[in-house]
Amino acid sequence: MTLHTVYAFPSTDSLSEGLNDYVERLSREAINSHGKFTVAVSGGSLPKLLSKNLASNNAVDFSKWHLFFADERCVALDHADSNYLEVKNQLLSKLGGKLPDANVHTINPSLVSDPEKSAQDYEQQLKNVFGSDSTPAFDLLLLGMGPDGHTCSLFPGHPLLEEKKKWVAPIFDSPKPPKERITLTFPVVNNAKNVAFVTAGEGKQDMVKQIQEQPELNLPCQRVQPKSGNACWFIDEAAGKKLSKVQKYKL
Ligand SMILES: O=C1O[C@H](COP(=O)(O)O)[C@@H](O)[C@H](O)[C@H]1O
Repeated sequence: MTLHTVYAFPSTDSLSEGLNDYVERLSREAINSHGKFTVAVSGGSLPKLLSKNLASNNAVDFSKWHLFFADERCVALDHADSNYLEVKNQLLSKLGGKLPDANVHTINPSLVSDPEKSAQDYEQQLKNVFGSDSTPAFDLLLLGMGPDGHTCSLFPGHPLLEEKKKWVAPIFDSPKPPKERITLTFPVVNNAKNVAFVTAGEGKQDMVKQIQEQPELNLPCQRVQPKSGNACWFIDEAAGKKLSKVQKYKL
């Protein structure tokens, strides 16, 4: 297992500032090289940390973004559990329409009662943007980390960790509610050009330490090993308190 670089920040505000700089740079590089920026984001605590500085960053050309969800709960888009709703409330609603609705790739709301079909439909949405010939290579995945070491909706010990063919898979028995979800799978996650985990707070410090210092656990976050991309962590001081080795992010 290759160890991920960990950038630790003294506060959640400075974490958001560093993350803003990182996303701005990757967005600019991707748009310069191939005209668009493909990014998938997690739900949970991440959208708030992301939006703090990014929402008002006029140097980012959101009109060229294609925004996907790293995982989604099978609920209506206006349901309190929806990852989309959190991203909408924290980020999209603050962009004044700069990111076109057509480029925000939500799950199909008419399929939420059928996770299997919902996952197939979402995989087709990926094909529409990336083409169907080869595994999508996202410019950036912004991922959260659950206190059990899960990421996306890929949970420790779950058979979905071994999925090799599907790009998007349904899950019917998520240990964290709601049970029914869809998620990007490891073939897609590990084909990304860049992956950044974003996590903060004391509640995450034990798991952050285990992930960095006990590779033998083979937890979902540790299995994120992009084949030819980079993986790093943006954490605050509280989440990194038990780590012996962190790096300073240079703005
Ligand atoms: O259920 C989920 O949890 C994870 C972690 O969330 P957090 O609130 O502990 O940051 C999140 O990354 C994922 O997208 C979400 O569906």
